[in-house]
Amino acid sequence: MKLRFTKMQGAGNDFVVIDATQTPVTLSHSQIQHIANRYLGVGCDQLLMVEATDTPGVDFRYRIFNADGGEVEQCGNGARCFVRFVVEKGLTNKHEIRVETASGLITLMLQADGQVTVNMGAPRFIPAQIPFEAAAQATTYTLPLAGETVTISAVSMGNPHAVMLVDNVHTAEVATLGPQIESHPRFPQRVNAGFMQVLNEHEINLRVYERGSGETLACGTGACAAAVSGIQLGTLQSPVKVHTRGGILTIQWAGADAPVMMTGPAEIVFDGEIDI
Ligand SMILES: N[C@H](CCC[C@H](N)C(=O)O)C(=O)O
Repeated sequence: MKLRFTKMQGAGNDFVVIDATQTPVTLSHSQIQHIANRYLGVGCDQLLMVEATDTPGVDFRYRIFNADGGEVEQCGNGARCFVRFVVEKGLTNKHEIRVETASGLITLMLQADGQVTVNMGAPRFIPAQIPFEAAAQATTYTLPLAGETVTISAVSMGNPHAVMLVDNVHTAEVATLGPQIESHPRFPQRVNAGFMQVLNEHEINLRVYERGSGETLACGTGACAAAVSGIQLGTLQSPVKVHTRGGILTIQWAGADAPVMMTGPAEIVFDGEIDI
């Protein structure tokens, strides 16, 4: 079957976007893995499926699949690319869009300067809502790994995140600790592992070993998770500028049940077609 797609990236987190608004598209785990494969397929961190919806007041539905083929609840950089996609492809003339995701409704706004702001909803810290197995809710938890015990914060942005403070992201053991945290048994649905270096109360460096995709150049929900964790710990204040390997994201959060607002870039790279 020939599948048309649009390759996109947001702060270096890259996506294959499928327009399934006219005709539903169903892809198997292995088909998604093939498309995401950087040697045998197109190559991407996640595949985004854009679908129509008849939910009143909602413009689209958008589904997210990691490179390992698993469907997940939320993707921040993907949400920004989704907006750029539906506007550039003429699927809407709105610049403020309501969209259904597996973790609920989010609102996205295409700014005049081309950046996109996403209302990511409120963070969730209750362990059962992450989900994370813990005796009680806390701002930090100790997590025994193979060779050492690390201290993490745990938060959901619709998808699960563990955030660890490091002195220097460039020397952080992302490749060894990332997979151990990702598949730690206390995270029953696995977890995205963030490594955060605080530069000052309004700036961090961040690397994320993503659930189902490995380290990416940027992780939007990871940037939200790191910023809100730092604000909860009292080391950060909103707004937080998040320096990732692929670009800069700005996170705003007023605390408590306030929504997390994320602003950043979203670009179309090329259109293509793949035989799957
Ligand atoms: N790997 C994530 C999904 C993609 C999130 C990331 N690409 C973002 O921009 O938020 C997960 O399994 O929850």
